[in-house]
Amino acid sequence: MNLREFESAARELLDPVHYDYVAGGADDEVTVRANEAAFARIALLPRVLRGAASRESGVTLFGHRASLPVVLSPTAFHRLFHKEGEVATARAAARAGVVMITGMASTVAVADVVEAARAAAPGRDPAVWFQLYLQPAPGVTEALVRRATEAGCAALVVTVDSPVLGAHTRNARNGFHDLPDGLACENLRDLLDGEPGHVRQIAMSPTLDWDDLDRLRASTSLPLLLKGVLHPDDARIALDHGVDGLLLSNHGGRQLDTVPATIDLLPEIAAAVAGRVPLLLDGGVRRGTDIVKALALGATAVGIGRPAVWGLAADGENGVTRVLDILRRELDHTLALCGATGIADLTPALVRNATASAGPR
Ligand SMILES: Cc1cc2nc3c(=O)[nH]c(=O)nc-3n(C[C@H](O)[C@H](O)[C@H](O)COP(=O)(O)O)c2cc1C
Ligand SMILES: CCCCC(=O)C(=O)O
Repeated sequence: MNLREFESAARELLDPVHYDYVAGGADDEVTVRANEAAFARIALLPRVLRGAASRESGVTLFGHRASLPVVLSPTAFHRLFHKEGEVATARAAARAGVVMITGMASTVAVADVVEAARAAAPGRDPAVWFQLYLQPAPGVTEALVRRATEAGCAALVVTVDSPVLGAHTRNARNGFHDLPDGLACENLRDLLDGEPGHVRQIAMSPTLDWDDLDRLRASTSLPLLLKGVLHPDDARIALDHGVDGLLLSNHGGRQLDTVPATIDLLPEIAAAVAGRVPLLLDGGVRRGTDIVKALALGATAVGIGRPAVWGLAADGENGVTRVLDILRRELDHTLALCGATGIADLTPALVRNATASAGPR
């Protein structure tokens, strides 16, 4: 019936340790809860008698026409949740006409993820973006970017909220630190030097700075998005460094705990971005009403993290498809109830009780 029910379905099927890995977050999980709670606190104020017979919910992202203003945010280790892993997720996203951001920490190599998307939607040119963590050795980042580019990824998403990994209480208690035998981060296999078959560790590094980003910017012509910028000053700095988009994210409450809900930060960030680049948001999006609130407050599109994983765990490709179908139906229904002809009609005038005043769209 709705996205929340997929969590219960997935929980029945998953190893409790893996369920906790997905559901959990950092420290007291204050931000995990805040993301969803903040959406619930924002009210929608609909218009009436607007005569909207059909509603347009497609969005163009870096020249690619997506059928929905929803992307799959990057989540690690899909083969932990379903045997087909990222291949199943990629098929579902491609068939739905939705952008998948595939992770550096995928358990299927990026070339195989893109290939699965293309094979599932022939002639549709599905968009797969590649998420990465800048590596302290520039050569490693370069090699990864080359791999993603050659695979056919259409954009790069650099996650910048992880100078160190967040402290996940549940993982520590459960002793979950490594992938089980047989699963690995395939994008890191045979990358640069080392024994054949060697899988390099993903490094989180607190030494990275804007110079590292500049080096990446100069090395690629792919659209570059930053994921995890929370301060409006950093949003402005990011634009000065030539990024092509921002994904406003607190990593689903999995990095620094007690940071604000992303939807509460959106008006300030939208004001800082001032429509110069696409602004995406993730964290706590579970309903069509959440999508409408985010777009009304200045987001170009939203991302979902956990819901796609719950769909994958519940029923593989079909589960992810169902999750996206439900969001599509709920978004259309919400637009109708709001008196909107499409997402272009969504403005701050549609919401009440949002924190700051919204910036221009
Ligand atoms: C199981 C799991 C793994 C994740 N792995 C990554 C990752 O490898 N890289 C990354 O940038 N974000 C990662 N994230 C964060 C998501 O991209 C996204 O920001 C977050 O899940 C959005 O919140 P939501 O789960 O409430 O939709 C992960 C999230 C989860 C739940
Ligand atoms: C190197 C794996 C990172 C996974 C991650 O980002 C998360 O679980 O939130």
